[in-house]
Amino acid sequence: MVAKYKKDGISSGAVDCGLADPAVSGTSGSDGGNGAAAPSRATGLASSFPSIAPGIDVDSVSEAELKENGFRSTRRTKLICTIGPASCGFEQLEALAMAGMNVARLNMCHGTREWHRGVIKSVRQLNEMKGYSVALMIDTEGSEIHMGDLGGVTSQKAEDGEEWTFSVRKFDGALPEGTLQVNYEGFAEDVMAGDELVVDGGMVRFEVVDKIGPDVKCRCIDPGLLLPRANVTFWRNGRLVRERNAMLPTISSKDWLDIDFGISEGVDFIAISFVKTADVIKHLKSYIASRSTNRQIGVFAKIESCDSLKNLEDIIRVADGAMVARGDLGAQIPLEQVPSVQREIVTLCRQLNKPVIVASQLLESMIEYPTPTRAEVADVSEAVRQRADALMLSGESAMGQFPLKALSVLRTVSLRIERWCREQKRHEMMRLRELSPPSSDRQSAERVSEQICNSASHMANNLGVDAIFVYTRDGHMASLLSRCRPDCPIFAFTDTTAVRRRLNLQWGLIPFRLDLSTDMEVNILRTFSLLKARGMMNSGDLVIAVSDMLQSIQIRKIP
Ligand SMILES: Nc1ncnc2c1ncn2[C@@H]1O[C@H](COP(=O)(O)OP(=O)(O)O)[C@@H](O)[C@H]1O
Ligand SMILES: C=C(OP(=O)(O)O)C(=O)O
Ligand SMILES: [K+]
Ligand SMILES: [Mg+2]
Repeated sequence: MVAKYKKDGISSGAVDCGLADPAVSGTSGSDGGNGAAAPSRATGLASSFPSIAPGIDVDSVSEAELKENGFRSTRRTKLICTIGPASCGFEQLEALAMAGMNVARLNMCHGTREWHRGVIKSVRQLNEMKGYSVALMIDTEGSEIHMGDLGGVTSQKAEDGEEWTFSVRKFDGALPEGTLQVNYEGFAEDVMAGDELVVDGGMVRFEVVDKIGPDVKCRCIDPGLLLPRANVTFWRNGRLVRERNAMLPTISSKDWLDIDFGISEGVDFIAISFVKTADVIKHLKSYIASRSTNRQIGVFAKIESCDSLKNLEDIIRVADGAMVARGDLGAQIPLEQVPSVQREIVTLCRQLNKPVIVASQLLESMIEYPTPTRAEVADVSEAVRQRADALMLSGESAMGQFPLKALSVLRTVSLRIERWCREQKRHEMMRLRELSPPSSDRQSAERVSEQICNSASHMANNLGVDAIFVYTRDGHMASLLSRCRPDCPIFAFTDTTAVRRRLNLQWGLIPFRLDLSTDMEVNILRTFSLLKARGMMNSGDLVIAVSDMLQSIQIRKIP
């Protein structure tokens, strides 16, 4: 395994924390059962995962982290990797899971459904065999304007002053020299000479010189790398032109087919591109509910357009989470506004108790280079300091040269900044508004749970306890605790693997699957003895335990 990290340019010494030798860790393996099955070793994977005491499902990475470094060392910020040609092999996925990937994202803009199905199968297999709970997210294409496939090449350079043709014509095979395809039929009608075309949020810029039938002649005014299916916006007199765009549906017919695919494949999250209003999220949620009765799929609203900013609070209230999709967002609002908008979205999501992902260009230079820029590290640090739930890699892990190394940078920077914030008490103390409406019944389970979690977190910080344990069937109580961002990690015990995977995207939660008893005392004693037996906690550790089955707060010392 170490050799694998070396291949990607990471010596094991560079990992300051948490990545232990898998040979010392175990897993109970079974995904969905009661954890009694031994992991299968039928494939050609590292044969280094002995089955330890059954009864509890935990992944080998969390287990190793806890064994080596104790509670304080666990990473609170979750990490998402977009999977693409650079990361879709089984061994590559395994290495990413080992290196801390919490969620695998599939961007439906790219690749065939067959390809996506293969990745989903591999991630499932890894979870089953190794006890991971890597969640799966699909991300819709959306119907904004984008370029075509570049006729099979992976990228093309546009140089300053070069002439390029944007065409809505369909070409079979290779494109004529200097030609780019656009997916939007009305493109040539809509643009005007003098307009500015912004590719991929500013990676490359062109000026429209002339229109000849379906072809739009442009001159490159800001050189850069063109990638397949890159997003295109056009600007006139310094303003985004979006009259036609605004008429396009948020969820296109292709998106609906992709959503059906996601539902039938049983993915955990669906992220919707270019959300404009809350209605589209409501509609999708009821569609999902009618199609998949036995399981929940979290719907994430991608905030990446002017419209989504106008309706931000309404959208976030109805969604299950949000993504600050800075790539397209930065193409729709002035770049200098992106940092403050990011912060506002992160804060709002926390207030409304919705997980939030910060995405795009976090480590963009690592697509090509093995080390990040200092500015990128500062950007990652800021997102961690804002205490976003998750950070996402896009091209870095999908098609870059150093997917594993990029993930390792996210991990080490997160760990370091989290520790620094705790030591220096540098985190923002946010006054959390009450989630339940003031009119609601004082004794409603909702309100009581919220108060229990607020108080438990407060106590945990004041007493300096080692961990909070939460026993939760649907995961809600765990997310209420996560919302408080306590200093110690939160161990979330739930009885279904699907809930466990879903919780894996939320800040500070270490999700376990365990058969829950209705008797809280039985659960507590069982988890204490199982975790102690596996060396994940020690006698004398101080824990606060809460549950949504019995509304109480207990302070317990591990016997
Ligand atoms: N499934 C895939 N197949 C091929 N290439 C992919 C895939 N997913 C992502 N990529 C590549 O990674 C790049 C970055 O991914 P992402 O940010 O998700 O997409 P986009 O750039 O289209 O917004 C893409 O432009 C594409 O080149
Ligand atoms: C994450 C984003 O969306 P996509 O990669 O699908 O364009 C973004 O625009 O930042
Ligand atoms: K997308
Ligand atoms: Mg986008």
